[in-house]
Amino acid sequence: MTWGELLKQGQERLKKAGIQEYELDAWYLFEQAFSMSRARYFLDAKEEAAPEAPALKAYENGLERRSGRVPLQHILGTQEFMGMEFFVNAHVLIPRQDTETLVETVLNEQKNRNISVLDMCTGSGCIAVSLKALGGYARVAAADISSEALEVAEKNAGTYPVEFRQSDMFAAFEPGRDMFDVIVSNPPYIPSEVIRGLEPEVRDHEPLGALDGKEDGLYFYRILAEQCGDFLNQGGSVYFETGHDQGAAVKTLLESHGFQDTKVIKDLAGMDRVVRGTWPGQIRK
Ligand SMILES: C[S@@+](CC[C@H](N)C(=O)[O-])C[C@H]1O[C@@H](n2cnc3c(N)ncnc32)[C@H](O)[C@@H]1O
Repeated sequence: MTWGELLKQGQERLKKAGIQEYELDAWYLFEQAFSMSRARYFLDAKEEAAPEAPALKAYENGLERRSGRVPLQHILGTQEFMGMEFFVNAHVLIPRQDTETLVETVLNEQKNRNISVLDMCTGSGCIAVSLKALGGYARVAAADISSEALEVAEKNAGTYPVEFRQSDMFAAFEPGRDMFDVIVSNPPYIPSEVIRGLEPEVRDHEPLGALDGKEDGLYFYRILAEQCGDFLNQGGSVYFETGHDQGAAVKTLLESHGFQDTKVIKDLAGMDRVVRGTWPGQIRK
């Protein structure tokens, strides 16, 4: 069998299992198992394949798991986000391209590097680490309720100095002592009812605690809108990722808690994706 046939065989197997992106997914498994660059593949596709036994086993294992709807990223162990590679496992949400809109919005609006930023609900740390790496902000902190997620986030931070803290929302933060110029968050926002209808890769393999926004999906935005003001310096800003139809509701929530300059920002597909607001520092409602 040639290298080309070996790849094709994997693609056919994933196609049969109903994997939509079967060609690409099989390629990534093939590339990782055989350490095969695209350039080498194009040269060697018609050559007789002579894989090492462990590499062949890894390829077959990967195909087996992907056929069982294990997310590709859990098999490969990584996901690219903002041009960087992030470790992922079953304890963290796989970073989504949608979330790049949140990071890009903060980078575009917050040009002063001398600020402090908190990423609440950090998961893999993808938002906090990319803001530190690309924004160069003086202080970046990040919190999550899950100690397993924080382990992944710390690994992802590598040598970037991000302060991680385990906290149920702001429970481990003290108003007046833990103050920030910017608070960002991509909280769980899927209404509980909707979760059971999601693709098996998400429903069965991503952490429920990273998805479940309770009854109407807005549970965590209510906490954020109510409490962020206690941890923001005067004139500070919040940036939240939202579901595609939650922009107006989250904007209203922020306004009802005294935030100003609120705005819904759409993603490249024209969907609600980010809501921003500014904390005036006035007396809380
Ligand atoms: C939608 S994921 C976002 C992960 C990451 N920030 C991203 O954008 O890919 C939400 C995260 O919120 C965390 N979380 C859930 N409930 C929480 C709570 N009560 N306090 C803090 N973090 C919480 C989950 O553990 C999960 O990591």
